Amino acid sequence: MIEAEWWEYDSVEEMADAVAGDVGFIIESAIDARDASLLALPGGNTPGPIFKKLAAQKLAWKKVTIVPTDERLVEVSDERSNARLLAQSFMRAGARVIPIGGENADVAAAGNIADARLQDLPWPPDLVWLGMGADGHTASIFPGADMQNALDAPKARRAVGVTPDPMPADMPVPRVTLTRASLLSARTLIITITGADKRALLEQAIADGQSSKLPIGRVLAEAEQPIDIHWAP
Ligand SMILES: O=C1O[C@H](COP(=O)(O)O)[C@@H](O)[C@H](O)[C@H]1O
Repeated sequence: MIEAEWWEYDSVEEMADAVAGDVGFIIESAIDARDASLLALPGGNTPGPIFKKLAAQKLAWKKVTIVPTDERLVEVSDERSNARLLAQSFMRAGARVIPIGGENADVAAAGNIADARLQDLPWPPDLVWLGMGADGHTASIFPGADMQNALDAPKARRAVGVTPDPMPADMPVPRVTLTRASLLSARTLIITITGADKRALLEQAIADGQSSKLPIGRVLAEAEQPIDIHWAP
């Protein structure tokens, strides 16, 4: 049974203030407890304003390591790269950003490389922060043939390669993604979404649980930790 708490805001700005505050607290607590903090953060458009407010906080950023929850198989310098957004947002503050993608024609090999890079990090992440696309994908777990690979990967596996099917029209590139098991290994799990349509979709996916056809529903159905869902119109 998913234990989800919804946090509703009047505006994206208000959501950004609240989520940046929460994530800042998670980072500080992790550094107090373990002298380091590991975060897995999403790409897309929703987190941008939150990243700005978070990066402006005075934290021991040199002790913070950030990985993307997922990545497109493009160079890190490409504007479609999630690692690029993370680097632009947090490297000036002093955080270490570890890319998990890069241009690679072989999707399975790219998944192995991403997995190996994540295996080198002290696991689990203090935070996995998820977004959700309008089609119900989360991280880069998309509806389609590869969905089950990302959902069923063994616990020890941290990332896999995926070819979304159908490819999203705006960015038709293969990807790598953290597996369901690695996403759900997080000490804390949050979701940020905007808009009435995504809210209705997520509510339905949660209600459907294991029988959901949407990746977000299938991922959350196995979460053992409580999930904070932040929503703004
Ligand atoms: O493709 C992606 O999209 C999702 C959702 O992005 P949003 O712009 O609709 O918030 C994102 O969470 C994921 O990391 C990204 O690669």
